[in-house]
Amino acid sequence: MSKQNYSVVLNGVTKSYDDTQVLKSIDMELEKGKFYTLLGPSGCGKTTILRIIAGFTSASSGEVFIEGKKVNQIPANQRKVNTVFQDYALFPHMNVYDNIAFGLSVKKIDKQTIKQKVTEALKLVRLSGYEQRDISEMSGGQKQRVAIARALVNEPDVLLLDEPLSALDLKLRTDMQYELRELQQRLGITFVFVTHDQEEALAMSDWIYVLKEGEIVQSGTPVDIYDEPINRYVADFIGESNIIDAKMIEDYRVEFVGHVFDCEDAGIPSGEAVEVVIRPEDISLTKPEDGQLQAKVDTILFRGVFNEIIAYDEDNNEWMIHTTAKVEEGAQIGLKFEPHEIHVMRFGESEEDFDARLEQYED
Ligand SMILES: Nc1ncnc2c1ncn2[C@@H]1O[C@H](COP(=O)(O)OP(=O)(O)OP(=O)(O)O)[C@@H](O)[C@H]1O
Repeated sequence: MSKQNYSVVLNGVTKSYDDTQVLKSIDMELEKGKFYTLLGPSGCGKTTILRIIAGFTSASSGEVFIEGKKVNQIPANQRKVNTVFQDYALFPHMNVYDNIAFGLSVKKIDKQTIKQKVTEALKLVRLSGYEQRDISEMSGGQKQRVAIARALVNEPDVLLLDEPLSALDLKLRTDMQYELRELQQRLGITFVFVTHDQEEALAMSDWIYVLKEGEIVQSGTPVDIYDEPINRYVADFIGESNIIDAKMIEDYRVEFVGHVFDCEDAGIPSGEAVEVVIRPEDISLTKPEDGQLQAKVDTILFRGVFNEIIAYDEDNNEWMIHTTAKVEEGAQIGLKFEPHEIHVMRFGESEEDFDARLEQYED
């Protein structure tokens, strides 16, 4: 695809503050109308990437394209990009209408057009009728929606959202996840969403970039990243996992805890030390004698739809298991794994090599 067909392209973008490099050659190609998430722990550079796209700060090197046009030299107010901030950044002394109208009034757009656009934006975020309310009289979720309306009123090509849900309580956050996703699909504009919350990223995104210390570690659909994490960092960050040291025995066979297991074909030579990832929900419990591994239940946590069991195998490895089966603390159990649930990872593999290996494996 040529750059024209992308909403945002970053080409080898770096950023340094004094001697510290906070972004190391970031490449991204964001298609129009999709929901992208930048996911990673605090300080990994997510916000810096948003600020570079918005034009609030410039890249130290590399190119930034928006809607096919190079924008490195274009100021923030001339980019068709708007940002929704974590703290909403609303004007507390203005009512809802004036907050949303502010940007348009500055641009000296006529009052009638402003009214029409504000009305439309309020309708989009389901706040029609709230025009005259003071910001101080709005709840957290409502303020969030005002902030989104204020961004949408400018009809941006790209909406950047910097941890917009983190100030909300859990229930409201889940509701807003649905709302945002639905809004994005209805509007068909490109969303770039920043979060350190992996559940949020999995639930909302078409495509996720996992970042670590200023670099993209892995990118892919939520399912790809959940099912095929490239390394321990991604596996740990996305969902709960059991990660066990292992050794490739031959194609389709891997050894861990002193036993040999059938596994997916990983395209990794025999004898190589690897790690296997097994998700807690992919382990079946059996009687000890029927299991491929034996373990002893240590603790059980009731999690609503399932029980979370922590058990220790014969080598004292800890296993987390999500199950609806009933077991007792202290009980001996068997663990069973389907070959395709045993995901093999190589140490220190680059994303390119990982992709090539998977491609070969999928053929
Ligand atoms: N103006 C600045 N001057 C110096 N260092 C900065 C500046 N802005 C950001 N940094 C540093 O750049 C790194 C990346 O920051 P950034 O805010 O992009 O991370 P983040 O992933 O968004 O984290 P958070 O979720 O905590 O906001 C951090 O180490 C931060 O301290």
